[in-house]
Amino acid sequence: MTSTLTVTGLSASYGLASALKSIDLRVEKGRCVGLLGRNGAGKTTLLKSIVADPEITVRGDVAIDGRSLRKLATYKVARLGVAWVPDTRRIFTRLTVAENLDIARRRGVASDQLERVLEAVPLVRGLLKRAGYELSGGEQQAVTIARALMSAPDFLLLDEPTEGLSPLIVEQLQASIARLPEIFDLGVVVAEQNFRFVTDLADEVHVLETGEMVWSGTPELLVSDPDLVDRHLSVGEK
Ligand SMILES: Nc1ncnc2c1ncn2[C@@H]1O[C@H](COP(=O)(O)OP(=O)(O)OP(=O)(O)O)[C@@H](O)[C@H]1O
Repeated sequence: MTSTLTVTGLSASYGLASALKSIDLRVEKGRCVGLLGRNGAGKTTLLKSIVADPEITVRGDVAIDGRSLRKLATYKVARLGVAWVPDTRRIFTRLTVAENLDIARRRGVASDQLERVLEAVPLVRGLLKRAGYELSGGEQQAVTIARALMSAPDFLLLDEPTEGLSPLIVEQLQASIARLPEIFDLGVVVAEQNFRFVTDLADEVHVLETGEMVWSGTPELLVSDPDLVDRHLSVGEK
C-alpha cells in the first residue's frame, strides 16, 4: 500500500539553539531519500525530529498519510512504523545476535520476518550465535539495521551507517540497503557524509547546510554539478 511520510515547515532547536529551519521533506514507501551535509548541518536533528526525540523542540509537522506524529511519544512513532537506526549502533552486547533480533519483532509481524531480514542483510546470517560484544563495527551496523527491520517498519531512518567502516563492509551494506525499499516496500532515509554512498543509493537527494535545505534533486543532477558539490558539501578552506 502506498504511504507517505511528510515533514512540513519543520524547525527544530536544542533549548534556545536553533538547529533546523523550515524543512520540507517527503518520503514515499518503496523509495530511498538521501540527506547530505557537512558536520553540524542538521541531518541527525532532522531524523531525531521525525522520531520525536524529546531532546528537541520542534515546530511544524511530521505526518504519515496526513496523521500527525508531532504530539506522540517516540515509542508511539515507532509503533506507527518508523524505525530509527542512530549512529551509535547500540546493540545489546550481552545478548546473542539472534536474541537482539528476536526482541525487536513486533507483535503481529509474520513469523517468517527473520528469514526475510536475513535474506536482505546476508552479513547477519553467519553472526546469529555470536554475542553482541564480539562484533566489529561493521557487523554491529548490519545487526542494528536487521534489528530495525524485524519490526516490519514502513519507514527506516539510517543515521551515518558508514561512519568509521572499511570500504569492503560499506560496499556490503550499500548492496543490502539498496534492496530494502523494494523487498520490504519500505521508505528509507539515509543521512550521510559519504557522498558516493548516498548518490549511488538514493532516488532523491536533499542537501542541508547550517540547518537549511539548500538543494533537492536527483543524484544524477548533483553528481553532474561539481560547483554545487563544492559550495555545499566540500570540506576545507572556502
Ligand atoms: N544535543 C545537542 N545540544 C545542543 N546542540 C546540538 C545537540 N546536537 C546537535 N546540536 C547542534 O545542532 C546542529 C545540527 O547538528 P546535527 O548533529 O543534527 O548535524 P549533522 O548534520 O548530523 O552533523 P554530523 O554529520 O556531524 O553528525 C549543530 O549546530 C549542532 O551543534
